Amino acid sequence: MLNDLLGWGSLFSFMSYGDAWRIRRRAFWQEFNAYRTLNHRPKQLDTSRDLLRRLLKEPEEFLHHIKYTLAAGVISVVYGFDVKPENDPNITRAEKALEQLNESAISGNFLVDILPVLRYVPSWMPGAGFKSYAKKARPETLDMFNAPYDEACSRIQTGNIDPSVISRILESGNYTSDRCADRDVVRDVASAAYAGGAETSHAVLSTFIAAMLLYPDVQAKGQREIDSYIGARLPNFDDLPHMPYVHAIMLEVLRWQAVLPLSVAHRLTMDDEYNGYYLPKHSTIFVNTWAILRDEEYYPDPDSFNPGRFLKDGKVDPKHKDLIVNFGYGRRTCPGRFFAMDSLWILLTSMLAVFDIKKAKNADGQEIDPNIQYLPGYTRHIKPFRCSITPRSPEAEKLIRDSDLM
Ligand code: HEM
Repeated sequence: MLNDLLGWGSLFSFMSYGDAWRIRRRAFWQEFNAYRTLNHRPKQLDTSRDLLRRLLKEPEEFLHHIKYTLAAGVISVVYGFDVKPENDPNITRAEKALEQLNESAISGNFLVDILPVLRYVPSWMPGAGFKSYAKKARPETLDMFNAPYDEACSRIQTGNIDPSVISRILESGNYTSDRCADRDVVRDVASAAYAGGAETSHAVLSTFIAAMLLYPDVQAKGQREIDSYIGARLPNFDDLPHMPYVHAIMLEVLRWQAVLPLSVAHRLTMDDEYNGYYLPKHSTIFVNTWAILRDEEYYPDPDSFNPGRFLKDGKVDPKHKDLIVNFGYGRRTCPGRFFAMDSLWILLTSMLAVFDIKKAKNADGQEIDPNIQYLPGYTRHIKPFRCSITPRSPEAEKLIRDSDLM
């Protein structure tokens, strides 16, 4: 359903292992490996400052601003242009397409995933409702891939664009925009970065807000570390190695509510055996990341939010540094993980530095106890909830206001 009928087949995350996947993965990795990811930090820093200003202005819309700013940030890195401050069509259409992806990625939601032969039945037949769903959804998916790419290409022609992932790939000379097959590679790399990056990171950051709300002591400890190391300025990437507790907060957010609890399904390319179970070729395998990250042997009292579990002798325990299972397995491991960790770190550290996250109050001034729940779906998204986000001091407010002068 996902690949063939909804049009997600050109996203290399969903491609079978083979040449088409390899070419795209290699081109992607050239832009997002640990070293090249450093190039993206200035834009990630801009995104973090943009989010602070938005939260200052409309704190009650925090979920929207997190989502919008992250999407805008990825577009700027990948395609090289700035979106409109609100209601940008690139973001609106991507949100819609990603919502549909989340619905249809749950195995069993559509009968055609279980009985592929159904794709040949006429659309009027009972059970063929997936066809009208696909008819509507497919153009939206394809638009999400094509429209920002086409816009970036026409801006490249006029020079009205920043250097970006796609401009660098095109300049590398390995792919040229006038060769159709190459055009597809560059477009697919860009859309994989957008689909992978915007969707997952905002889910993690929303969970961060919920965790700070539920665990005020953790929030205060993180803020003390920031205050003592950074003092009266906004964080930047040079600070990253110097604040182990804040780093551990990020790792605990990733562990506590795994954003892809069943990772991304893999298909066996040959017969296999696991713990005495025979697994035939072509079986679909889901890895239970959720359970791995709640294994009491490694994470005692796994339901509680405890960043301290990642520290050893006052430093981040190297064995946990990138919490790799969150990012998948084997040769398909998430190639955007370095970018993702940088992005999450600068965003959550900046928020902690200047804002207090507290319980919201009702009309009578009484605090509302947070009711944190998650929506069903393949990616774990939080249900909208209320909280109060206020500057920690007049100085903090000034830092935020002045941040667009830098
Ligand atoms: C916290 C954020 C993120 C999490 C938890 C995450 C997690 C994952 C997981 C579990 C997979 C599947 C791996 C597998 O099949 O074993 C994956 C694949 C992928 N991710 Fe991420 N990801 C995140 C952020 C990002 C970002 C920011 C990007 C882009 C810049 C990205 C791009 C991709 C791509 C392109 C794939 C497909 C790889 C392939 O099939 O070869 N991800 N990610």
